Amino acid sequence: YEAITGPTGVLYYDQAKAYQGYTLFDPTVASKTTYLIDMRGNIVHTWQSEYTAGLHSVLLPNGHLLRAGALPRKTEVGYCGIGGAGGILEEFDWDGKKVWEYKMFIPNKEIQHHTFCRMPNGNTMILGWETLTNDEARKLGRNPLTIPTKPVMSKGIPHDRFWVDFVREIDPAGKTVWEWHIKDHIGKGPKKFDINYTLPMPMGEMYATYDWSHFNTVNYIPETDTVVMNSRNLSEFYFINHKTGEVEYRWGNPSAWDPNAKKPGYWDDGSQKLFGNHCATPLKNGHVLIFDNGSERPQDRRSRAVEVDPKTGKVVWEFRTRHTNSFNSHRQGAVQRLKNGNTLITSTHGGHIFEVNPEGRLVWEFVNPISAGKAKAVFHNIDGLPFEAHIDGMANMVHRAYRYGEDYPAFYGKTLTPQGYIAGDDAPRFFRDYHAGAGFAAPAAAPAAAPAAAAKAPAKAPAEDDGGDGPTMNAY
Ligand SMILES: O=[N+]([O-])c1ccc(OS(=O)(=O)O)cc1
Repeated sequence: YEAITGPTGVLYYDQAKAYQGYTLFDPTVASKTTYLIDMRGNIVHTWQSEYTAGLHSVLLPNGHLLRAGALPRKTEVGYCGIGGAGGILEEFDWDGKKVWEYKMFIPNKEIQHHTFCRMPNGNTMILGWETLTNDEARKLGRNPLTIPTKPVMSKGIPHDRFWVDFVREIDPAGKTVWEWHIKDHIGKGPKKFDINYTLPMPMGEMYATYDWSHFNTVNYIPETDTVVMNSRNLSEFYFINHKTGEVEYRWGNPSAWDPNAKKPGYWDDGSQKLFGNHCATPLKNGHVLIFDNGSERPQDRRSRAVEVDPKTGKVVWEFRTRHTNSFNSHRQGAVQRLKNGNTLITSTHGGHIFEVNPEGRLVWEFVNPISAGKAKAVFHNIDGLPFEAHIDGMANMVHRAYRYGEDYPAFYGKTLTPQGYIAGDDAPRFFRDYHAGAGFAAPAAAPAAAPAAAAKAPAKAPAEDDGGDGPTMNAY
């Protein structure tokens, strides 16, 4: 369900099959609030930052929120207008007090973007872009004919140099303990990155300018001391040896590095498997789960979640919808494997977060009601972003959502009281009214009018008639 217009909130909930817990998400556009909601879409907790999302949050086992924020930008050279630029990590305790922060932004030099990961030893890996001047790029082998001669505008900011990826690991005191830079790994062959790679001409030579590599994920596998990275523009994910920095494995697009691999053409994917992918996530079974956007894919312009076994290079599971307009996020997007084997998918452009079981059946579905900072019970086509702002993007975009099970340690000792619907308690409860047969009683009379801004309403238990796990859950 990714209609331009329609209801928001929880649209479907199969209580018997969904993975019970709480869903954390940051509306991407013009919102400084992080939401934790229950399975029915009630707010159970929020955090406030002074920054909009840069681009997502995680809930740590101790109940703290670790969130990337977007620092204010100026429209001058030195700032970074590439989609995903953030600049600051903030850690808040459960009560919203800031307990830690790390800024990564120096104009003309470096900026945090997209994501980060907290490691088991308490260190934090942060994805960054650093600048590479035209001269430096030329020395590294970039074809001078593909270096812009005039500043390139992005989000109103002129860019006169490349922003290329790096990862920094910091300790809790903010000291750098490890770095990896793509500019140190440029060259030919399976262990290097081709600084002249772009999608070939049939796809319009996408990504030819200053945003060359465009990574969007960093994850860490402690068992093997491996860093997992994901490049949207090269359409691959990587295993990087944490000790040596070497590329140990890559999957998704052989034509990005192998001269003998078949390039995609007008109607043919060639040897390329992923197109514009995000969120490569290592699983406990050794596989990797990826959000394959399908952007620029010649054969089939649609998104899918795909699980790959790196040992064989084979796709062992995937989810796609029958109709492309039910699930298609041109950019961004996320996947999470849940403990019961289900998969939570964030299809960014529709603000669409949904859970499917291993058979590909929908068990929970939610559309973010926050559109450009305002809560809406129903989304109208005028609520979309203007076309130039972001291809296909809607103003209720969510970059990445996470579900945390009821037994997640962050909830120990917390009282998670439903505080009403994001769009107000007078908003229709679609999941109950439309699916009365799926374990829910028949719709009750319309609930009494509630304050418009439910998020600010005093904690109260909205009327529920579904005989579920009760309006208030006291975690242990
Ligand atoms: O416009 N944005 O918000 C945006 C665009 C692209 C983007 O990069 S991507 O890798 O997530 O597609 C992130 C954010």
